[in-house]
Amino acid sequence: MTNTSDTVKLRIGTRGSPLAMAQAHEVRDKLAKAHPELAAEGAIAITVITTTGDKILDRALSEIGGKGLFTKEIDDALMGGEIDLAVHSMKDVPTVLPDGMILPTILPREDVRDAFISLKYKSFAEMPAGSVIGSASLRRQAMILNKYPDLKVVTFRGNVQTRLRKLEEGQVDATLLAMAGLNRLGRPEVATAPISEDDMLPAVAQGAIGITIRENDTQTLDWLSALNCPASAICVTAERAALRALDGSCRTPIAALAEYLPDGKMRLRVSIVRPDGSERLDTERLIDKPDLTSAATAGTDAGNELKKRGGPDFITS
Ligand SMILES: NCc1[nH]cc(CCC(=O)O)c1CC(=O)O
Repeated sequence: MTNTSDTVKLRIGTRGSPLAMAQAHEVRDKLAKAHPELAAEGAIAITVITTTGDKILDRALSEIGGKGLFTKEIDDALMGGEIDLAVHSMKDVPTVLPDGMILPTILPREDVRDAFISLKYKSFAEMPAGSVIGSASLRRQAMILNKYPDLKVVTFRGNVQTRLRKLEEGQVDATLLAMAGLNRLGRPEVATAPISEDDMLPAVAQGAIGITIRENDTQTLDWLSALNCPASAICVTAERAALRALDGSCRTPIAALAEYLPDGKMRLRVSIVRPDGSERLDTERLIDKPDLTSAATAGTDAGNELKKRGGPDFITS
């Protein structure tokens, strides 16, 4: 047996889901490739941490409530020194980080779109009135009801395998998952078709992976510097600033997407939808010279605009 305390130089914390593990392995491999001192067998350890979101599988996340359902226990392990960095789907990371924690790294972003998955239909447009779509995401539920008021949505959680089984059993006629997750799991064929972001605006930071560390950990910060994707970080910053301004409770469906245009400018789109789909508010910002500062300013501004237009009733309903 190897004496791990001698050989381990860096400890990565992650959730144990297949997607989370794939993301942690991606980070481990990139670090090993960038730094010879981390390339030796066993130099990077991966610690699996179970979060509240992993334990509660029978309810919609919005019903459990609270922020950081997929991050709290990992944050505690990081700040307690049990791990040195944590790999997260940025979609699950609250906009305000715990004291003493920083987010220095965003990996190159994957496909931002949602995937439509059905054994019977090719798209929402083909589905007859009354067809049932399973999703645990309030944003997806609200967006579907907003565009297709004749469809039905039911709460539906589970990993890819569980969802496919439920589709086969006919419990629902279709479900949705992030394309990014399917791609990272090596299962893009599970998607019947990606849904254009014009038809369904993605969740804030969908498809982005972020890495958190302790703010005083200069060694890990140094190792990570090679992994950050500045363009992805700027997009995620704009979207998260909008989310933070909206102060979204889990019950307010919010969607946002920042993307580079061919001319180098950035377009940020933000939407809020009533959970029953009855009303949707959209706004947009064009950022001439996108950087972390201009992205944050534009996101905050867009979020504040929607907050004002929606009023307290919209934001908490
Ligand atoms: N809350 C679960 C979650 N967090 C991140 C992803 C997908 C991967 C990503 O957006 O990076 C998923 C599953 C899904 O929405 O299908």
